[in-house]
Amino acid sequence: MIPVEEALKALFDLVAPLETEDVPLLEAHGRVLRADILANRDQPPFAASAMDGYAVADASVGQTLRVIGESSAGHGFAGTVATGEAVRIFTGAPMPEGAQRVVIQEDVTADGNRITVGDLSGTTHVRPAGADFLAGFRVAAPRKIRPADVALFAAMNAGSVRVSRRPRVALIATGDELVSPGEVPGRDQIVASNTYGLHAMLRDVGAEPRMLPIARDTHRSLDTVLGLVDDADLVITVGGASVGDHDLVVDAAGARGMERSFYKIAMRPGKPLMAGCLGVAVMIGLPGNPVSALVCGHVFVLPVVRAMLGLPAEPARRASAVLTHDLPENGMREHYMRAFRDAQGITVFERQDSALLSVLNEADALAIRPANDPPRSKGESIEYIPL
Ligand SMILES: Nc1nc2c(c(=O)[nH]1)N[C@H]1C(S)=C(S)[C@@H](COP(=O)(O)OP(=O)(O)OC[C@H]3O[C@@H](n4cnc5c(N)ncnc54)[C@H](O)[C@@H]3O)O[C@H]1N2
Ligand code: MOO
Repeated sequence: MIPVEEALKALFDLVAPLETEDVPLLEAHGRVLRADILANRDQPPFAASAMDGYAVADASVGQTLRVIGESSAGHGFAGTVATGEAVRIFTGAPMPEGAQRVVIQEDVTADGNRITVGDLSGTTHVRPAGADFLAGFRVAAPRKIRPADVALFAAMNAGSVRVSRRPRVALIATGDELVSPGEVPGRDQIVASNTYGLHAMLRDVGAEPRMLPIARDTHRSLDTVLGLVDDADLVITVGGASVGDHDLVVDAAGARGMERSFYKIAMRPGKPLMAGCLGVAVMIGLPGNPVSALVCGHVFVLPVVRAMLGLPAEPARRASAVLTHDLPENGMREHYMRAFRDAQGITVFERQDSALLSVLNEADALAIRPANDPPRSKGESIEYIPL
């Protein structure tokens, strides 16, 4: 059994960032940016009014000014404003030549083409040219593209962006006991859940998961399904990884030429994790227990997919919170415990059997106990992975 950290490092050693492709900006959300975006113009490209009102050169309270024209968004005023004059102006419109500030319309009394200034306190209500960004401003890759990025890239006038190709992931559930959701299970059967949860996780992180047929617990069936992985970048099997007579995945993958990197890790849940290379694909054999598979999804699969997408090869993000109760000492495996957070801190669920998906469903965090961690008291801070 190797430590979790070592296992993750061994997995990262198998991964290289995938090729890139150009996508239209409207397809960019959720993808990983792989080429820097560079602004070729200032934003705003001209000094602009931040409010609706009157652009003036200078003015004093009580002064009456003559309105000589209008500047609206998209239609600037061609002339120059001089002392004693004003230009009607609207939010986003270019400041006319000669104008120093905007008097908002609430602060003037208008009478035909004359205005009298009532108040001049507060700011000038002018957005200088380039206040948001200047030509040459750069957004550096790699970066997971969020809605705010899409808006910024649009403002920078990027019609398309270079992103990572989506990693193709083949998902294989294994076991005679499994049927697909919606089917009628036989007397000794259950419904496959793990690959469905993993499918959703993979979609979320920006991969392209593909569900292969359920492999039965025979060499032949496993071999047939492993033969369907096609051009996958990542092959994930679930179950059949442990020591039972029907746990055949390690052998079946070995017979297909899998070069093993490691098998079995000091982690709870997740002990029988296996990893290696199957042709050009990375292969991860996840344990069958539903919570083990999904916890390993967070701790190993997602970081691996992020590295394939060109993001930094690093473990799942951690935070820390204060325990709301005591915890006994931990054993020799690093323990990822389902927990929830509230204003009081973090509370670890009583029931941690790795078959209990309903408890995972209630959890919003995986509290982490290092191997051989001593007892912890209420009020102590511990690390967790947010779910
Ligand atoms: N004698 C030992 N027995 C076990 C050990 C051990 O060290 N010595 N390890 C235990 C641990 S820890 C785990 S984790 C499990 C993992 O076993 P497998 O990876 O071989 O998984 P299976 O035996 O195939 O299944 C375990 C459990 O999960 C259910 N399962 C499997 N696939 C799915 C799926 N896609 N969706 C929902 N449920 C699934 C399966 O029906 C079993 O109930 O081994 C322990 N045993
Ligand atoms: O490691 Mo198993 O994954 O404890 O349930």
